[in-house]
Amino acid sequence: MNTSSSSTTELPQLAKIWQETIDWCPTESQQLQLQSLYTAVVAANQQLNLTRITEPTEFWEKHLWDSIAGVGELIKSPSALKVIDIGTGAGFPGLPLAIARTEWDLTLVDSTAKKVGFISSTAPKIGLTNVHPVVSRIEDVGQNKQHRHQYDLALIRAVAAVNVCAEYALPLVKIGGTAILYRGNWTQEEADGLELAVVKLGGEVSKIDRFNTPLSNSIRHCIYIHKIADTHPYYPRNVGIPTQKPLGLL
Ligand SMILES: C[S@@+](CC[C@H](N)C(=O)[O-])C[C@H]1O[C@@H](n2cnc3c(N)ncnc32)[C@H](O)[C@@H]1O
Repeated sequence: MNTSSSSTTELPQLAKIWQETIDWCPTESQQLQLQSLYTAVVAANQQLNLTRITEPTEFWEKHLWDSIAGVGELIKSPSALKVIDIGTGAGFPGLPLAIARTEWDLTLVDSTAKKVGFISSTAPKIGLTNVHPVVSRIEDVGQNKQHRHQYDLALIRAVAAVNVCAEYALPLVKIGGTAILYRGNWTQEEADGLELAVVKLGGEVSKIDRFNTPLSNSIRHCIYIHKIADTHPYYPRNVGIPTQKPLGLL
């Protein structure tokens, strides 16, 4: 008899690390939802090739902890924030945040239909009613009135160069809102290019948080961009142009 298909790999709980590093810790029911998310990703991964990170401790750190740590103090905000996750892939950072903050309303966008299909089927199975999956290129979403200038928070992790991420994210954020770019290493060249790009997009870099992940000690930078003016209708440019001619290099 093959028992491996029915056995479930348990995620570590690591309550003390959650608490000490981000001053937040999942409740018992949130922990069960995080476990269900992990089980669903690992099961679907065999067909869909969603992520190379499947070992439980690495998944905990690089997908769960990282997703939640990226929003910093906001994780403790009970406000009903309207959030968009750009290039969400299998749902990161969007799904862990939807579990952590049920008051938030999250739109998760990716251009790959099979990944968004995974999110659409998984979110209700783990009890989430605050997730809206969308299959689209983000350049099109950014020019759509239903989404443009509508969000308190735009999140983008591991999608493109930093100035491209700014062009994807800022048109979606309302004045007074914030775009958060999740990055690993951070260079002066990126900082210079980003400064030139955000001026054109109606934003200003308000904070750069540098921290290390708690288990593997990997470097993270989260770039917070405050939206101070409406983005000119010219941005985002047509599909493919932001990556071909990144802002700041023009
Ligand atoms: C490396 S994955 C990162 C996924 C997820 N954010 C994470 O950190 O695990 C990049 C994702 O961005 C999506 N993507 C890239 N460019 C995009 C665009 N212009 N519009 C929508 N999705 C895009 C890809 O389809 C892919 O799923």
